[in-house]
Amino acid sequence: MMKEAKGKRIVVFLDYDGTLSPIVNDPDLAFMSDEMRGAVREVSKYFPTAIISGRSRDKVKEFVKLDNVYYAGSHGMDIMAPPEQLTSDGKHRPQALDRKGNEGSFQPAKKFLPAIQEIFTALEEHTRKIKGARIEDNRFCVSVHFRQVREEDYDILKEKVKSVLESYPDFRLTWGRKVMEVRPCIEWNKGHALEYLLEHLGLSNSSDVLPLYIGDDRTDEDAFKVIESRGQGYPIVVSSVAKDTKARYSLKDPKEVHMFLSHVARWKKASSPFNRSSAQIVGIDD
Ligand SMILES: O=P(O)(O)OC[C@H]1O[C@H](O[C@H]2O[C@H](CO)[C@@H](O)[C@H](O)[C@H]2O)[C@H](O)[C@@H](O)[C@@H]1O
Repeated sequence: MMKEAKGKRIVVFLDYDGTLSPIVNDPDLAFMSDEMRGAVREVSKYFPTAIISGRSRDKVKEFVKLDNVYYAGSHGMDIMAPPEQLTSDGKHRPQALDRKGNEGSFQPAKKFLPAIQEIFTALEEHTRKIKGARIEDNRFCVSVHFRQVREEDYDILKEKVKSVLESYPDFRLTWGRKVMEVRPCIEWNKGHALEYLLEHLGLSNSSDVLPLYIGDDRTDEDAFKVIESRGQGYPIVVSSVAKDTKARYSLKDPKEVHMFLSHVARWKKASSPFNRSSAQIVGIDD
């Protein structure tokens, strides 16, 4: 991988849950370790880095706590650039992310916000009596967690969710890891977000760009597909078991993700001319 990447421009895309943080029962407690944060910080010093999550953008930023990365929340339906970006030629990249050049975040599903809030309230009401069910407001989508729901209650929960959605034909249901995700029927997913960010970085048409995407869930497959169709880059699935995936590489768990990111950052640091000794630069120790 490192051989192929030499001289190319790597852009790093990272999913959050199950990738940067281990899966836990309570979604509010899915913290990222300080070591993992340090590895992401290191990587982001050398490569443009984006976190693309199903969570709300604010929530994932609250967990990651880094200022110099892009955040794409709600499966890429809410994208925000870091406050200031320096391009490789030392110029400042504008923060604007929408196509009209306005500052702020890019939100292709904005018109669905009132309906999504109604859906959130309705789901809370209808599932209140199901022990262990948990509704999470992810801003442009809503998660219905069933990790802690008894097996015999699962079908009841699913029916309740479907019955709420009958009144909202503009929304669809997808499944993740013990979670149902309600999202607007727009053609926008993590793959589109990846393409959008490459475009924002001015790298979408460069033949020497290698997007690296690490994710563990079904929604990450859309991003893997985009990398595969570009014919360059590294789609990496996080899984301890063999699974049907478009990813070409795999890491077992967040611990391996941490090791991999640290390694990539160290490799880049070592190969950067500013980090080589003057003896190495003039070539006397070759
Ligand atoms: O795209 P992601 O960042 O992977 O978001 C997908 C969902 O992740 C979270 O749920 C998952 O992690 C929880 C904490 O470990 C776990 O309890 C849950 O069972 C998993 O599905 C998040 O809470 C959801 O809102 C996201 O949709």
